[in-house]
Amino acid sequence: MSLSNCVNLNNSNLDGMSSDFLYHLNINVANTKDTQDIQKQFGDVRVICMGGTGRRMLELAKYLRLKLGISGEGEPIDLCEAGHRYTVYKVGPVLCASHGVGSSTCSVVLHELLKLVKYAKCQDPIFLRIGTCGGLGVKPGTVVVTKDAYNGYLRNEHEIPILGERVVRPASFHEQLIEDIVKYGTQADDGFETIKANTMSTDCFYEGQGRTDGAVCQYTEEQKMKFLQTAYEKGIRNIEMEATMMASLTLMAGVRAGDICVTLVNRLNGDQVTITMDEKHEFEERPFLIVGRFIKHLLNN
Ligand SMILES: O=P(O)(O)O[C@H]1O[C@H](CO)[C@@H](O)[C@H]1O
Ligand SMILES: O=c1cc[nH]c(=O)[nH]1
Repeated sequence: MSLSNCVNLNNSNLDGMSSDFLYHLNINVANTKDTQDIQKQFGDVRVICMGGTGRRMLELAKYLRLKLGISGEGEPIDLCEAGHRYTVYKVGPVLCASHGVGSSTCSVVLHELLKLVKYAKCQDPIFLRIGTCGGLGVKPGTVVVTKDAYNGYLRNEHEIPILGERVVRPASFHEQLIEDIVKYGTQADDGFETIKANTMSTDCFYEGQGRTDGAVCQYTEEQKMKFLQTAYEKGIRNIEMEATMMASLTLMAGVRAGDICVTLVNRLNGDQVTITMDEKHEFEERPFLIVGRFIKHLLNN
């Protein structure tokens, strides 16, 4: 097997570690120089799907099993249950992992999954976030594939304090990958729209996203609308909480990634997410259709 497309992470310290415990996943890499066990279990992984909730990831695992014609009986097994933090299902060459709400919980599991695919010597793995979001001037139920990720300052970058310093990193997703994914949404007649657009990613669902219905709010409705309008003018059509982190970390790690989210509310019309749980469930499955087609094509070529 050629290892030319293996993941090379941006951390030379890893080369000096003889073992590595992926703590939140409860996966022990006992010998980093001989990872045959890990390669046997995860070496075939081509796509890592991530989303906020364990339930969505279970539904996605079941959907992909059918879509990709992968055999298996009963419920998919949560491989990381013993870690008590995240759920991870494996369906053939696809992992489906939950990440919780926001960049901080998502970055923890993303770091560990990136190390997992490195130790497993996966070939050119693709990371996809399959999420929900608020929409900006688009009909609820629209699927948005992120191009550039903007932070809460409306800057196309990821900002993070590291060693007491403000570190700023680029936050764009892989252009060709995005085009490929969008194609599987726009070419089909699914009864909803799929668009490519910019995404605002915030550290707070309420004030960070300009809501006036949080526990605290110190701005007016007019100031909020002005902010949302400015975001709209930057080509931003959806708002969620992981895109800048995910884009920047995957860029740094040299792997391709995408973010595909369905809008639950049009924020130009209000702040509250009022759709029923049944509607939410139906909306949540919309990105599955697009990602399912994309993965099927990827695996057949
Ligand atoms: O639906 P998920 O994937 O959790 O994503 C969105 O929903 C959460 C907020 O409700 C945030 O994590 C946001 O990014
Ligand atoms: O408005 C919304 C809806 C879902 N997720 C978000 O982050 N924001």
